[in-house]
Amino acid sequence: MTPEQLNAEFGIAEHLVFCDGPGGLVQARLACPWGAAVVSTYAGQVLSYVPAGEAQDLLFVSEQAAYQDGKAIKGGMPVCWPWFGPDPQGLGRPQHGFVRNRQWQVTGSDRSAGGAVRLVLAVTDTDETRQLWPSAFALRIEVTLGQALQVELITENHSDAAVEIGQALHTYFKVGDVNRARVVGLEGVTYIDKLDGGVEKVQNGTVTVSGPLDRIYLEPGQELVLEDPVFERAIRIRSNGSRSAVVWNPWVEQAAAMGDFGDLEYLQMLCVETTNAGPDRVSIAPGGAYRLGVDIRAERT
Ligand SMILES: O=P(O)(O)OC[C@H]1O[C@H](O)[C@H](O)[C@@H](O)[C@@H]1O
Repeated sequence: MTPEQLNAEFGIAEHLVFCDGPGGLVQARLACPWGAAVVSTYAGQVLSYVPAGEAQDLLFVSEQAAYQDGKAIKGGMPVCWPWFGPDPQGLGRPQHGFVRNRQWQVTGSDRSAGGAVRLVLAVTDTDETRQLWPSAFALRIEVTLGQALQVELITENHSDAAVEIGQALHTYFKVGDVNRARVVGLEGVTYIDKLDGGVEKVQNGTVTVSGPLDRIYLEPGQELVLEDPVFERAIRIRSNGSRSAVVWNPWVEQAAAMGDFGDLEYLQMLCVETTNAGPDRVSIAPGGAYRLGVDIRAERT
């Protein structure tokens, strides 16, 4: 649908407006008294969240990001689904599943009496998705902009067998200087170190970044805090439906190797992801549904 058609059907004056974004991909711009957000209808991906009074976006998007059908947009909050990371069956299917690089449909919008604005996007199975993954499904993302940004990813299993999925709200947070940022809430938590052959280690103290990092934390607390002394803020990340969290920074070499990421941009971002990753997988009964969610807010420090 064109932005004009979407505005006629789902737009909310001054609060939800659809427009053409980079690469001609349609974006939704949400605004409420507590902040503003941008959501790409392509990939069902939040690209920006700026709470009122914050000078800096909470989300990082690469200057080199591709906005092109079939490609993933590097930054914001990509949706990894129905698997996280490499193809779990080794069949050569794309990393992080197949919904972060396709168009989603707008299926709903509303504004609550309290003033929060909500946008709903969805993907359902087609002949093409069934080639990649045989199950019938409806996947929905609900983005609610209010006093915080709340994102929920809802999987409905429409097939007549149970399905097992992995997934992530793969959030790229923007930081003033990753060398000075730290993640609080993972102290003493066991993690799988993907950069050290997948061995399990225990987090000693808060998470700081001084080199490449790619870790799946198992059974983390519900709330993590990303402290950023440069931007003088703390980002509170509250997840639900998740029993793992991924922390990732590509650092120098991986940054240089990625075509859609600037060589020095690793200094300005840190991924703290709300996941069902590694051994944290979710089984959904026939006709059942599962919700994975995250709530993000910033505090001045
Ligand atoms: O480059 P992408 O396919 O978007 O993946 C980016 C990163 O996503 C996650 O954080 C994984 O744990 C990393 O292993 C991966 O490098």
